[in-house]
Amino acid sequence: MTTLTTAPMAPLLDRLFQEADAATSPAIGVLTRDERERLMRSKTEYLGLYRLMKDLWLPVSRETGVLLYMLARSSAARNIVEFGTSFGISTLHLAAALRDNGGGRLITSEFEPSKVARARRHLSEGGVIDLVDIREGDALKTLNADLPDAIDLVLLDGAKSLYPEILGLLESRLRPGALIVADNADYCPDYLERVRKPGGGYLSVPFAEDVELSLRLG
Ligand SMILES: C[S@@+](CC[C@H](N)C(=O)[O-])C[C@H]1O[C@@H](n2cnc3c(N)ncnc32)[C@H](O)[C@@H]1O
Repeated sequence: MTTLTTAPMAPLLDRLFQEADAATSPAIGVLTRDERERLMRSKTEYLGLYRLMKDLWLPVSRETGVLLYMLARSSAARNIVEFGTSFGISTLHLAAALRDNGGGRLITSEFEPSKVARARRHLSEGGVIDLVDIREGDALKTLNADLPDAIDLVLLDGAKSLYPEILGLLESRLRPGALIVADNADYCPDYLERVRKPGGGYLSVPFAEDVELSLRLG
């Protein structure tokens, strides 16, 4: 029996993944594919891009969700930081793992107020809101203070171009052996260069289809 695979979490996640699949955003249709690709890589225009996508859920895949739960369980994580909450699908997986690890704290960050409100509702429905600190605002600011002394696991899933900067905010708090999961990191070559650099303090491999999995060395 796990929190992830039993009620209320399991039926809730089924419902939310279905809602995520059905969501549409006419606003994003105004962008050409090339323009969207360019904005995904921009370090300055991410606010406008994500505002256009505010009705899209953009969740991790079901497989990545389960992977997050497994990594958090197997590392006995108690302190987790997430960049990019959206409607809370990845947050629910991570919080379920914290519950099954005996408790802990998940700090997550989202700058779109309507998404924060929905995520809060979903976390309440899943019975894990007590484990989660949702920080509303730009993660460059909200993840710059009041962090745990030793972070066990990080999910990077906000604006891809900011992955190096967000890692920089968290790095001194990563415990040796901490795991960093970066979704769609291919959009950020400088992040991949940093975590893959020999002698750079990480072991890092591309994992599954769209994840870079890195281990903080001691
Ligand atoms: C790919 S979605 C996250 C999906 C979520 N992890 C899940 O699996 O359901 C990225 C989210 O990050 C938010 N975001 C992007 N850049 C951000 C920033 N600098 N600070 C806070 N939130 C940000 C966006 O508004 C968007 O909701």
